Amino acid sequence: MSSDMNSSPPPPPAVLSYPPNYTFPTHRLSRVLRNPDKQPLVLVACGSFSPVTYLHLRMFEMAKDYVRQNTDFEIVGGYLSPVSDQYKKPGLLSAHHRVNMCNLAAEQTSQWLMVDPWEAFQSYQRTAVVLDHFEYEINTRLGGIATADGAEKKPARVMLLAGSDLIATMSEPGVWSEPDLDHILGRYGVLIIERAGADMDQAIDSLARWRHNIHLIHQLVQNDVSSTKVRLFLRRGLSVRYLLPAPVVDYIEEHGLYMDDGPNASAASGAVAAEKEKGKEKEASTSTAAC
Ligand SMILES: Nc1ncnc2c1ncn2[C@@H]1O[C@H](COP(=O)(O)OP(=O)(O)OP(=O)(O)O)[C@@H](O)[C@H]1O
Ligand SMILES: NC(=O)c1ccc[n+]([C@@H]2O[C@H](COP(=O)(O)O)[C@@H](O)[C@H]2O)c1
Repeated sequence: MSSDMNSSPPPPPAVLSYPPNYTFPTHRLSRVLRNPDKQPLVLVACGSFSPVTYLHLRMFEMAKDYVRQNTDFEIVGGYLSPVSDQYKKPGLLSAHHRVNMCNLAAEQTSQWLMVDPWEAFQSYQRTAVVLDHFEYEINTRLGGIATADGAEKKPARVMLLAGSDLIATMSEPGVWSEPDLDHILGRYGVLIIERAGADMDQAIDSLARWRHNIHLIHQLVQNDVSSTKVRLFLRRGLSVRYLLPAPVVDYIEEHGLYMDDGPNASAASGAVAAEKEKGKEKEASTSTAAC
């Protein structure tokens, strides 16, 4: 796609609302494609990140290997997009702290990851809308990604990066709307990272019509770190070092985070989420008791 450099980009679609003083982070976005035969790809991981763990970061590295070995895409950017406080999931710390921790993790342990605070600092935004926001910022506002000779700009493909547990919820009634699933999986696509306890084949069983846009990435090293377990360890005064990047552990200690159940632990944030959290805690609790 070529862009007219002299005209200003069209305004964002009305569905996109903006937090105050927001700027889209581009400091690590590759604006030039290394291989002109490839299609630029931007990875977006949506989630709570309460707190961000090494496994969240590892998802991007696994995706990078997969994309290089199996596709015609070239990754030009990777973004963590922490969910809004209005998601009200049990254990969800304030967006302020979650975004700070994600920033520490991205800036201090990676050369290419970025954190986009767009959804964190405003009302709850559905994942389909979050992906539209990336599409607008990268392909409409920035005009896409330039080829090395600067002759043209190619539109980047935006793709969701998610664990198989999140994808499994796409088959649960009432969690995702059909038009949103079609928008996310039909238009953008998803890279799914295998997660212990969430069978990948089962997770995509009912998503067969979008199979061409669904990429499955198997774990080669089993690791079932979750934010729930980390929160549980912290409440019990156990060490979380080497489960999270060191600057994030230091930040948690410095601010005394996750010492109690937190404001949303028993709030009416939705019985399903609360039940799920209880289940996860029970599971995590059993495994720590066994240690
Ligand atoms: N160990 C893991 N393996 C694969 N995917 C993971 C892993 N941990 C998190 N993810 C994925 O990262 C994304 C963001 O996850 P989220 O912030 O909800 O972390 P979580 O550990 O599942 O949190 P919680 O324990 O609070 O539910 C989701 O797509 C989730 O599937
Ligand atoms: N309908 C939707 O758009 C929808 C449904 C469920 C979860 N999600 C997203 O998936 C992520 C889930 O994160 P958790 O795994 O922490 O619950 C969040 O970013 C949330 O916004 C989106």
